[in-house]
Amino acid sequence: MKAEIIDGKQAAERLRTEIGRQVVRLREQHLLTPGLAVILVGEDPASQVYVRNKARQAREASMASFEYRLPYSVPQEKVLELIARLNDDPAVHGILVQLPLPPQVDADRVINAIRSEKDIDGFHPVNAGALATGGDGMVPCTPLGCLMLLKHRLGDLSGLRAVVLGRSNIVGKPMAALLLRESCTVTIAHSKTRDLADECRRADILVAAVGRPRMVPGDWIKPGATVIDVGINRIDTPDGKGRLVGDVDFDSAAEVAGAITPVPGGVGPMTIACLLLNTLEAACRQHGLPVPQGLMEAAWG
Ligand SMILES: NC(=O)C1=CN([C@@H]2O[C@H](COP(=O)(O)OP(=O)(O)OC[C@H]3O[C@@H](n4cnc5c(N)ncnc54)[C@H](OP(=O)(O)O)[C@@H]3O)[C@@H](O)[C@H]2O)C=CC1
Ligand SMILES: Nc1nc(=O)c2c([nH]1)NC[C@@H]1CN(c3ccc(C(=O)N[C@@H](CCC(=O)O)C(=O)O)cc3)C=[N+]21
Ligand SMILES: [Mg+2]
Repeated sequence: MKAEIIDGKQAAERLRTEIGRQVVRLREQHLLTPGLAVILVGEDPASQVYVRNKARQAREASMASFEYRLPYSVPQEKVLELIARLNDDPAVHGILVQLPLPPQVDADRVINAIRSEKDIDGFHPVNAGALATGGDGMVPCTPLGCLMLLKHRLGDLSGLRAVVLGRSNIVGKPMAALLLRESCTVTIAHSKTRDLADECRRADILVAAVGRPRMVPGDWIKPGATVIDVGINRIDTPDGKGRLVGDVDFDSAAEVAGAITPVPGGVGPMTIACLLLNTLEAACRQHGLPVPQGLMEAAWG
């Protein structure tokens, strides 16, 4: 195997330690405890695991964590009422509604209802617009985590060719916007893209966010490229336990790439660390305090 493995689990642990330090400082100097509220609708087992992890890691970083579990059949109005209450709650600085939502609840309505200052997912149109137009709003956690891993590995990204596979509002589009802000030459590929393999082969940076297990083989990758695998796909195994794989075929890709993120242990843990970072940032902004800078550099030089 040729590629360096980008250890997102370790990077995320170090980042969370730095965040925890800043949270303690805020409490000691300003009597402020950043608070994260997570809303989970329904009982999807994977979502329950994520929500539990988010709450635990928030507490480990000395933040306050509030969890709300609503039944799968909850009417949309009840979700909107809860968000209105959290919007006005001074102990809550960040609100996350776990996606996907059941069919009777319109995700766009819900996202629009969150005060943009408390939208730590960065999904609200005000924040998406700020990212697209060069303003400073909340940046979606998964793309932000990917960018941190890229900068950790590559330093300056200016002039590099980046291909983003996937164009969702939560991963692909904000990822492309962030890479453009770093002065990459950005291509967004999707299910209608022609000659997808050739597009990928031009990429110095390849970010895969399609949700198709092991779709990207090693021979789509430029030798030495940096590969960020966002995909989280559960597949069956003969022992019946199942396992997680990414959107990239790790074994063949690692023979060609210069560096690659594993699944699990790559982008996923960085997503949660960035969620905590956004909550810290939101708390500071809501109290007119300066946002701590350089946490990523402090975390891993
Ligand atoms: N690690 C983490 O923290 C996170 C991981 N994820 C994972 O990332 C993956 C993507 O998530 P998300 O963006 O929400 O997914 P979506 O389903 O919303 O979007 C998938 C995108 O991939 C494109 N696509 C699908 N099939 C193909 C194909 N055969 N060839 C080319 N493009 C294709 C779609 O194209 P089109 O638009 O044309 O339909 C779409 O733009 C999932 O595995 C998800 O679980 C998501 C969030 C966080
Ligand atoms: N409003 C909203 N915001 C989100 O950020 C959001 C969401 N909804 N819905 C679902 C997706 C998915 N997502 C993940 C976060 C962490 C891991 C993660 O920590 N993964 C571990 C493995 C976890 C396991 O073993 O299952 C890893 O990759 O190492 C994965 C996926 C956030 N999402
Ligand atoms: Mg989606």
